Amino acid sequence: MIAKPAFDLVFRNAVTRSSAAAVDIGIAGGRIAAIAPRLVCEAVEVDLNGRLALPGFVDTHIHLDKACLLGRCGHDHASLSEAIRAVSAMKRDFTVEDVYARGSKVIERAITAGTTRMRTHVEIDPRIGLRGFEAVKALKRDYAWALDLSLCVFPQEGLTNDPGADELLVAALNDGAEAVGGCPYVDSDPNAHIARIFDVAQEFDVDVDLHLDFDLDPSWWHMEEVCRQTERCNYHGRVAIGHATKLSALPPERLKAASTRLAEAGVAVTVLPATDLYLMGRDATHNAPRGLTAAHRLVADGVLCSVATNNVQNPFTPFGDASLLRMANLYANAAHAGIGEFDACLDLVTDLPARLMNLKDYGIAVGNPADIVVLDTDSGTNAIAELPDVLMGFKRGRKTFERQRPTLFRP
Ligand SMILES: O=c1cc[nH]c(=O)[nH]1
Repeated sequence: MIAKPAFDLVFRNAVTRSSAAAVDIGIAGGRIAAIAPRLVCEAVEVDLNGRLALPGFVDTHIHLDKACLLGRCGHDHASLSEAIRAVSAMKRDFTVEDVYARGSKVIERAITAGTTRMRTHVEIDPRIGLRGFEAVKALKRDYAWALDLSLCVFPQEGLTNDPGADELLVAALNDGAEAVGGCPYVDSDPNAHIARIFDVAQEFDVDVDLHLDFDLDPSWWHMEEVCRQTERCNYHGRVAIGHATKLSALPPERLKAASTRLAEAGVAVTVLPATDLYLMGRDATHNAPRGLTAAHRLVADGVLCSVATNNVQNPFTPFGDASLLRMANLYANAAHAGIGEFDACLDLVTDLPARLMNLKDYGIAVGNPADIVVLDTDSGTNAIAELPDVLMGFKRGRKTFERQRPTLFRP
């Protein structure tokens, strides 16, 4: 007698993005153990009935430490510098408990919206000290059952111009931060800021993820310096720049040259639609530029890109529900993506951000952790078009949430 394979759980009739027809997915020990058209096995069964299974959304750029601040500051900030100033004033009063409470609210929204991996940027400077970092470290520990949280520390208010920021950054990296970021455009010496971030990254062997080129004037930028430092440090594939809205202001031939440069240096771009659309082009009285870099077109030119959440309900962005599916839909809409490009827009919140974060075990494939979320639709294209409900999620084979389909009460 041939023994039936034993799984802890089997998903029946799952549509995945790589299978032409529905498949069964067998889970054992928290990992994907088998994928086949029909698994004959003994296991708890979840029948997806032809619904789309994804390995979860990957958010490469969110700010948990300064989320959900609107009740505290009203909202009359109309520029990037006003937003930075407003948070700067508030963060002196942030406590570990306060950052934890606001961050957990956003993480729980993200989990139930299908996010399974996330990189949060955390401000480190003499005003907040390491309190924000302590809080997100606790969030990482307490939500590990549902989401892998990675911490990228950065000096939001400058490095060379902010005495004490460097030492605190190094302290956070000594205490487990997994990536280092920066914000050269606020520094009195942007190139020194960039060089120091790369030196620190090399010293701690961590990836770099910068806030960069966040305006619509393409007559100057820091992108070339970042590419140069990436090459100097041999950091191809380990560097990302967030916003890069200047790219949206380039005519096609200059954009092509910029994408060739980014691709050859191995520098990735993260587009943050909610904030980019909200903060850019505000001084225009009509025909306002949207300031949104067309990530899916850069991908077609060989640049690794992601679309991410950035800020949630704070002076940088007064909206937000931490749903990356909604963000990809917003992106597709604002970037004039055609229906034939919707799948590429879904890539921007799934496979591509996983590559940007150098995650080696992401995807619905045998051997990977059983991170699976189920969407109430049947294809990647329809996921972007319909904004379906995310019905349930699993982390390492354990169910983390479930959403009931709405019931209509007909008369
Ligand atoms: O959009 C932005 C820019 C800088 N810092 C942020 O937190 N958000």
